[in-house]
Amino acid sequence: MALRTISSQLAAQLDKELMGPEVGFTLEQLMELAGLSVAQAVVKEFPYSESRKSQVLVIAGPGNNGGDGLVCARHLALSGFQPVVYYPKRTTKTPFYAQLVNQLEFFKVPVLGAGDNWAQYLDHTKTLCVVDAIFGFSFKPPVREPFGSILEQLRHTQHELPIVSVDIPTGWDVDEGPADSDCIIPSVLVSLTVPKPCATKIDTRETHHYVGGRFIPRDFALKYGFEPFPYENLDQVLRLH
Ligand SMILES: NC(=O)C1=CN([C@@H]2O[C@H](COP(=O)(O)OP(=O)(O)OC[C@H]3O[C@@H](n4cnc5c(N)ncnc54)[C@H](OP(=O)(O)O)[C@@H]3O)[C@@H](O)[C@H]2O)[C@H](O)CC1
Ligand SMILES: [K+]
Repeated sequence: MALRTISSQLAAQLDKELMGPEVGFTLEQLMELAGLSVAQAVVKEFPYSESRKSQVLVIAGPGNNGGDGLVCARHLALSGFQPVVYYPKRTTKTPFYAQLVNQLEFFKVPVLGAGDNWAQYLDHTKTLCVVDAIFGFSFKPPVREPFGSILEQLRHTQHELPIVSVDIPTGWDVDEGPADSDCIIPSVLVSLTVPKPCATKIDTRETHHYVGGRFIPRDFALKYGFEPFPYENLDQVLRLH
């Protein structure tokens, strides 16, 4: 069956409606569910075991994709993993992001900033995977620094250190897919609410694809032109392929 997708423009409109006056979700609610979904995908792909490494590097960007990453790190800590967050460009637009960082400190999760030696965690003998929560559906190429250099480093380690991308593989055009051969290739993609067109460009032999962000009813999905996804029980993610 063809993959159900919606464009970046429609995804932004869907988000706006969910958080608009009629539906009334808050960003905080949706982000909590989005971050929980990503954590659940990580747990499904790399089950926690006391006898193996459990360090996860979460790289958080300046927008809501980054916020999903901050939430994901907290849920990973709750699940026994040892997340380390690299958050080089902190958002001061709302106090909410600072609260998410406080919560991570409450869980004793290290949050590194610009100038810290984050690259030491790109060591596959110690780190299980990298969560790419840098940019989501509002990314507009070309990538600006410091994120270009970060992506370059991830490209060098991705064959040994798998990347789990949140919603969009960072650096890919949301509607067109990988802009050039220098783009990162995630081992796992967790599309939120519904995949965006770039998800049709993944090679399913190298990237496992999940959908998560389970927060809309059937009629709302149909209004935006896609069939709802058949999640099981209270699962927050569904593996598509
Ligand atoms: N319904 C849902 O599925 C939900 C999804 N969520 C997540 O939210 C993101 C979309 O979040 P948004 O804040 O709109 O945008 P991004 O996080 O993708 O990126 C915005 C920031 O990125 C900067 N940016 C954009 N392009 C570049 C670039 N080329 N180089 C450097 N920086 C860039 C941008 O900066 P500006 O200066 O351009 O403003 C922003 O700071 C979605 O994908 C999901 O992951 C929500 O959690 C809730 C529900
Ligand atoms: K991402």
